[in-house]
Amino acid sequence: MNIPMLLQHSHRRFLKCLLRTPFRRYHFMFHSSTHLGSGIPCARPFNSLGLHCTKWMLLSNGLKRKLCVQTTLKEHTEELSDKEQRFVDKLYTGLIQGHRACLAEAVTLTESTHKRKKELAQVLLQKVLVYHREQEQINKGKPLAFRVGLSGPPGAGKSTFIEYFGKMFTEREHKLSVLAVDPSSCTSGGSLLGDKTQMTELSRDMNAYIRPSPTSGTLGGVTRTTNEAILLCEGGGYDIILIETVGVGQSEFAVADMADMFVLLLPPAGGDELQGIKRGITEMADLVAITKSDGDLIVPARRMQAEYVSALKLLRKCSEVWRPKVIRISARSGEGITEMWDKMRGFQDLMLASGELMAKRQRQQKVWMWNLIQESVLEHFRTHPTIQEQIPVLEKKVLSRALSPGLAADVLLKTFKSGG
Ligand SMILES: Nc1nc2c(ncn2[C@@H]2O[C@H](COP(=O)(O)OP(=O)(O)OP(=O)(O)O)[C@@H](O)[C@H]2O)c(=O)[nH]1
Repeated sequence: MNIPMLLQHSHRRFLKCLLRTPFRRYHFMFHSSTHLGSGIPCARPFNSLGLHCTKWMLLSNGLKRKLCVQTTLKEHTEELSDKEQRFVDKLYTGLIQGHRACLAEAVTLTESTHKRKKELAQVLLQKVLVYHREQEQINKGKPLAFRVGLSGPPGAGKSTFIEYFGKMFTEREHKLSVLAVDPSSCTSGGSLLGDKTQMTELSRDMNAYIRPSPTSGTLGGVTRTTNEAILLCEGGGYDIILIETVGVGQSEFAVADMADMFVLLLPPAGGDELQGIKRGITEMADLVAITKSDGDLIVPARRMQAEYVSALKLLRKCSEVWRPKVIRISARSGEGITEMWDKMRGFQDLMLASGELMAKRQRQQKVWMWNLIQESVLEHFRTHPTIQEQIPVLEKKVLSRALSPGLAADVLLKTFKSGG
């Protein structure tokens, strides 16, 4: 049966027929109404995006959804030119072969604000995602990397700890990646996380990849690129990903949503230094490490450990298999750091065996998608020409109490929905 004839069939019959044909590699493009279940499908040969429908995809129950996902990328991305295809292939091959320069170039591509480059980045990510899935299957479902979120107030000793911890890993033949999410870069263009070049030894280590936060953009934007950088690093064979942030804003919540485990580093001093640490961030911690537990600081570190052990007991249980722990470490003497890693591995094993880790990752994927939608819809709304004109007028009316905020919002949304 040829393709035009197949087009006359309902989706299910169309797909069944297609499976019987020897030519199995098609790219499917549905009219947008197909998403609602009424469109007429048409098929094209496998295209340059490297996306194809395989047999199991066609047979699975989630058939329509999967096809639509493939379709969406196609609909939003023009055919790649030969040059673009070669570029994406080169990055992909270099990346999965573990070349750091290709990884760096790939991460830069995902950070680009250029429309076409953003599309190329999505094509590359899609390829990496397929690779990921295959590798995880080979790995019997075990994730390729352990994602650890790390936060703490400025001066807690994060960089010193990462340098020590990182060296310990690379000496054990692990590949470690450090990604930073700096909330200050989103507002002031400054940096709260300090200069990553202070991790002098680690930044020279060929088995470590350190990526500072992008220097501008919204937190949502930084979150997106960091999530994408995680995927790319994992594709590049990095088996431990540390995602670092400063615990003074919203960024630690964003980081907790990207990580398998969230670790909070606290210096052994209460009062002012910990003012910025919110209760919320402590609640998210799977492990609290009191830093600088050496010399004169051992006593306050012990006191602080006891305080946090009591405090964590009062918090609600987030996992069926893991209770948050409080430990003391010193990146100067090395005390407690191997034990810390043992605890982290213990966490990973328990969470994996119970299925909680994969469930958490699935939830995170969903959160990630919805955050992107939210951000993009809001951006679309704000940049709409009529809305842009109306916003200052309505804001003025709300401020002078001539209009209630609710009514002003309704007016704007109505204008937006009507297309302005
Ligand atoms: N005694 C002692 N001091 C430490 C230890 N770790 C870090 N420090 C000191 O604490 C200070 C802050 O350390 P950093 O590693 O820069 O802290 P940070 O959290 O990365 O700080 P930001 O980059 O500002 O976020 C430095 O003066 C370090 O020398 C430790 O284990 N013991």
